[in-house]
Amino acid sequence: MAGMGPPPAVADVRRAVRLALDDLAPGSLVLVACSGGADSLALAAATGFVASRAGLDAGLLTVDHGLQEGSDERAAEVVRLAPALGLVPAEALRVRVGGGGGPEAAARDARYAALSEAAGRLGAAAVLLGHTRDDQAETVLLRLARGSGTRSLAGMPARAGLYRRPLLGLGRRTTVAACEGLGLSPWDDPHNLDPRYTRVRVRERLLPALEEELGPGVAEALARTADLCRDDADALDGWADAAYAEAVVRDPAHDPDRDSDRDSAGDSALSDIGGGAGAVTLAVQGLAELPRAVRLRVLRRAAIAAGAPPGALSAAHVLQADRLVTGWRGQRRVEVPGGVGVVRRYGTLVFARQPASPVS
Ligand SMILES: Nc1ncnc2c1ncn2[C@@H]1O[C@H](COP(=O)(O)OP(=O)(O)OP(=O)(O)O)[C@@H](O)[C@H]1O
Repeated sequence: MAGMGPPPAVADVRRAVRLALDDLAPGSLVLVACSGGADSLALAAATGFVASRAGLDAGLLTVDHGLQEGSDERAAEVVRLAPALGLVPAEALRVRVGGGGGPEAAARDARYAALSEAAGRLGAAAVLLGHTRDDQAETVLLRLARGSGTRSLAGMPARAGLYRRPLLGLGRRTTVAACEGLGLSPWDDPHNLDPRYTRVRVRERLLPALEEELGPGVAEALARTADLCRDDADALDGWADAAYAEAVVRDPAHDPDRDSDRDSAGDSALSDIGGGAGAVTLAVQGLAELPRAVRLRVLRRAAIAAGAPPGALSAAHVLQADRLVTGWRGQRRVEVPGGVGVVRRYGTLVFARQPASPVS
């Protein structure tokens, strides 16, 4: 029986991993973040296989969140399995999960901090995560339901810094089958069935209901939406980068357009509204001509550059700042998070931390 290869699911996972690693120089170290679940276990096995043939070093990291009975023993089991998969070194990372932003977010923050620390310490060129197309679909559905822009609907990227997600094009069914095909028994996290978690309800109830009512292929379609949105978001962000660079006024005091707003306050007010450290000044004229999608991105960027925390800066804040461009009728300072204010003066928008002096 010539050409007897591995089971199709095993081959699919290996192919996906090979593609995700094909730019790494021989001798580079790749680490798999493995919880012991089907997705990351299939990923770990494929990575050990692919790496040895590609001249890469491959290791494994498993995080013990210390949140469930026996989590330390499970982490130790995953570590014990690693050498047989061709993964050396293998480490269990014990983390302390804080309380910020809900239990899921806190566990995730602690996990990524530990993974990044270990990757740095071991000199890894990449850390692989086992997110699949189904995880992507869940993410996109959640974000759609919350009301999101294209960047957010783009879901999880295949690469971000050190992190790579080789399995985004494969369904969970494939990772489960791959484990089966290799005789590996994945660990079933009881949290993955706990309906108190939003993500579990999306996975166990919402997506099956959508498939039931709309027909199969919803997860694939949502993942495709993410890919299309990513292209669009990349294009718009690129345009916004250029527009931002164009709009920034380096030295507001010498801007030739400074007197173009007849309704603005006298010259002396300029020093009161900043131009201090971190302040950002944009010329209004070019902004007004931009498509709204690009202009809102430019305004968002300016607010962040002036010190607004990205996580706290909502679309509503940016829209309010936009009214200073497109609906100008002498408004006062618009407040955005981080104590940053936006004022319109002399044909410019100034984003600054200092409070504006009252305009008479
Ligand atoms: N305990 C763990 N140890 C190591 N890696 C883990 C652990 N938990 C999750 N991961 C990694 O993260 C991937 C996604 O896991 P999961 O979907 O459970 O987490 P998540 O909270 O959705 O992650 P994310 O925050 O990245 O969306 C896994 O495939 C695995 O690569």
